[in-house]
Amino acid sequence: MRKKVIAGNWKMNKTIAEANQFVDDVVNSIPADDRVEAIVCAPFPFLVSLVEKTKGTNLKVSAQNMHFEENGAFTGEVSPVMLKDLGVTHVVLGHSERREYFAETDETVNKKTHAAFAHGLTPIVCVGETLEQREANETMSLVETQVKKALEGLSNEQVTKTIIAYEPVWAIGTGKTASSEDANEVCAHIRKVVKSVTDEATSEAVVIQYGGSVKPANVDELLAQSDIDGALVGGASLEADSFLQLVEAGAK
Ligand SMILES: O=C(CO)COP(=O)(O)O
Repeated sequence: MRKKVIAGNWKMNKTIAEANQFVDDVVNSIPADDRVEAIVCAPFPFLVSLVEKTKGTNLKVSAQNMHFEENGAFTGEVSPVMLKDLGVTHVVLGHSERREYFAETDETVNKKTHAAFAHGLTPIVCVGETLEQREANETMSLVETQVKKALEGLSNEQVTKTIIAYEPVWAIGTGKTASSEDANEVCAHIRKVVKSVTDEATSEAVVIQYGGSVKPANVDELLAQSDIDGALVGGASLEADSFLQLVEAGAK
């Protein structure tokens, strides 16, 4: 059985006081349970504080992006060395918002994925189609390209540790969720793509999340699907109660 990974992607939200309060509210309620892993993906300025607050607990802390270089003249960027040094465990890479607004490409996602492993960070690699691409029947070929490029050059062991998040762009922040069957179909396809570039054992082990308007009301149905191993959640991860309900759903 693959574990379920519930990651709350706060995006560009909260103040430090609100971020700290959120962690205080949830941290003692995250179960020590092999079936579920809980992560908050927080803005850079909160990471130091959240890592400190979550030490010795079951809540992990992720960044939402990073540069692929270790250091250098990249004004405004944050490196994998800095994240690792802070005690951050995960990093979201290739989120559709970064692809759309910040010129993230499959090539930079691949470089960042390698950089994450080089520095002991677990990448959460996001893939997914736009509405136009879905309507043009390009979903499967698009996610196939995104997954293959993101994983290019990784060892099977590294691929096993990678978390892949399938997030259809049209379902993000819109209240529209892919039906659980449609989401599962794409996640199953992603698993086949992983198998085609690695082997059966690797593809069976890799965690594939769904993201896009996941909330307590629809999470059970999504997580009941054969190939959906968790959720990357935006809006519904901002409130402590709702985040805890999602984590509890992962431990069912
Ligand atoms: O982009 C997402 C998570 O990374 C999904 O956001 P919403 O859950 O707000 O739709």
